Amino acid sequence: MPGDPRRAERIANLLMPDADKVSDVRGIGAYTGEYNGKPLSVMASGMGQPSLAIYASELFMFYGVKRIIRVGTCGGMAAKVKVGDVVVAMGAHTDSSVTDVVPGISLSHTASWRLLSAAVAAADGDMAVHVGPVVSRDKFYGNDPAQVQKLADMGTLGVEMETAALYMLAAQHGAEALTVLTVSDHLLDDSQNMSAEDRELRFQGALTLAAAAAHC
Ligand SMILES: O=P(O)(O)O[C@H]1O[C@H](CO)[C@@H](O)[C@H]1O
Ligand SMILES: O=c1cc[nH]c(=O)[nH]1
Repeated sequence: MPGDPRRAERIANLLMPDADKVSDVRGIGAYTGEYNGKPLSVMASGMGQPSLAIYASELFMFYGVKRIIRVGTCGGMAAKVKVGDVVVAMGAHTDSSVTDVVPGISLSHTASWRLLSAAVAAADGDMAVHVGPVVSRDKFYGNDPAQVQKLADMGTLGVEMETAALYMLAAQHGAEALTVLTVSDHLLDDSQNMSAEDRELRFQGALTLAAAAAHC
């Protein structure tokens, strides 16, 4: 489940050239087929936690989905994270109220250990893979630089816009979830930022890890 519908189409074509397109509502193509002899579906979430929450909730509640793996992009935050690296989100901080489902408690939004360990095990030595927390924001623009620095100082690897809601929903529905991200730009150093085309095309490393986790 990438954010971008065009990335979803590319992923489906790569993993399941014979997949059926089973929905195209709102331009979110959904592809269902088999990968390595087992059922797999690929569809986008759109951008942001409210959008992802609609699709993920319906997949868990009405379609019997047990696992969702997000294959997304993020902005790098930690200095050690470089553009083009892969980030596996062990947990997700958030500024969103979408995930406030237990009154009075700030929940920890965490990945499925089974999926996370299978993804990390699939990384080959040539791949720069970082495992740790990300932050899922409701706003793309207008990050406070002091807050960005504090989050980076606390080991936050990257910023994106969906994972906390995905992990919360998986917990709510007794399902499993994981996010694997390609670093498309860096908040503390914008000199290597990817072009819009590269954001759409450079996901092979993240996809390799996600595909290994899909049927672990
Ligand atoms: O590339 P995707 O998966 O869409 O992820 C990131 O890109 C979008 C913002 O440009 C947000 O959805 C953010 O989470
Ligand atoms: O949400 C996102 C995704 C990529 N890069 C960012 O800076 N933010």
